[in-house]
Amino acid sequence: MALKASPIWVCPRTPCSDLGSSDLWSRNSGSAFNLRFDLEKSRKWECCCLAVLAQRAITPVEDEKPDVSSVGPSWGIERTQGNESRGFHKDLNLLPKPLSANDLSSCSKDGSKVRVAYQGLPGAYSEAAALKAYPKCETVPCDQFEEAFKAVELWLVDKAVLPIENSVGGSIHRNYDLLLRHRLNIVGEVQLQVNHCLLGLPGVRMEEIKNVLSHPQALAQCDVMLSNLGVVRINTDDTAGAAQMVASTGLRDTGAVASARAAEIYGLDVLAEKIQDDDDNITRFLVLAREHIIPGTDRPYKTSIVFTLEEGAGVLFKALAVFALRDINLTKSRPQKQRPLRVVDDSNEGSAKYFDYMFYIDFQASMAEPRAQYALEHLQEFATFLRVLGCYPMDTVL
Ligand SMILES: O=C(O)C(=O)C[C@]1(C(=O)O)C=C[C@@H](O)C=C1
Repeated sequence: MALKASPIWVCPRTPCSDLGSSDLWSRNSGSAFNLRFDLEKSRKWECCCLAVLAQRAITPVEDEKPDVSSVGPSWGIERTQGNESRGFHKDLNLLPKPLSANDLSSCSKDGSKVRVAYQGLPGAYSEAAALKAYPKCETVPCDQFEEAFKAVELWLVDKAVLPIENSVGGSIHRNYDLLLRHRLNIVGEVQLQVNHCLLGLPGVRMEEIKNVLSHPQALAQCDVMLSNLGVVRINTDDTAGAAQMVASTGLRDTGAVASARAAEIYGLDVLAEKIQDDDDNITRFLVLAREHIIPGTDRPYKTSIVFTLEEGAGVLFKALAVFALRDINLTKSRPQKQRPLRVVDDSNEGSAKYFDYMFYIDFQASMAEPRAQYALEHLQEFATFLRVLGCYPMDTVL
């Protein structure tokens, strides 16, 4: 004998993956009810469909058509006579699919559903970094770094991947500033081997090149080669943008420093490869997201923080000692003179703060480790400002 569920209100919307019970939705095709719905499970899955309010779990095995005569305000469920269900009078598949918890945390392991913003055009190194982090992601080009931050904040994309430092050129100051101005979390890092090429229009010879366009970091990374060529350097927003400009202007005396992939995309010739001064030209990118990740200890983690100190002799020594005492390796530390800088503080509102020096530190430990927690507690005793920018798995594969 089947238990009767009454009243049962069901979500008016199309199949909700969170429910885990496609049976619940079988009525969409007009077939019989088969409600094997487990209220406990629905709580666990935290379904976003508010409408699922089954008062009892039922298992009508033999009787596949529970009594729906008392179904409440109907969202497409027709009141029926007796046990007869005539199904929906509307095709509920046409209704928009509700966002589920899965959609919000957005992703399968390979990143197939993730939208990732980066600064530049297709073929930029930042795009390659995004694809390294999420091989099947949808990459979303942005004009400037700040647009990539905003795209995440406005939920237009799930993540942003932005360069933060290069082994030759050093820190990318703009992104350090933006990290403070915005409230995104660092959830990952990507180390990318950057091999620059000199690109030109098809058929052009290297000797014909008089001007070279590229991102200032890329031009700086190829200083020796460009000095030897004696060319005029012209800054662009990104390397792929430089390649696109060469292609679209059609200037035979103008080249671009960019990737081999950019050459392919914009139909240019590679005039010279690996033109960077240092063979080991590595750029480190940060992956930013609205939510932070739960730190683990299953693999090497890094934590990035920023803090300020009172003026005074020995205070920086004291600050660094909180890590040294606990045998925590610093992978990067960077003082930056800032005055003034608008910082988003813990109240989550932008407020003007006037700091002399901001100290950025990356240390090799997870916030899940007591030694990291104690170190920060210790630092907090005398830091005038402290923010954890993120704790994330280290990228150990080049
Ligand atoms: O212009 C690009 O292709 C970028 O991705 C930017 C950028 C940078 O900002 O450092 C990234 C990697 C290279 O170091 C050169 C340029």
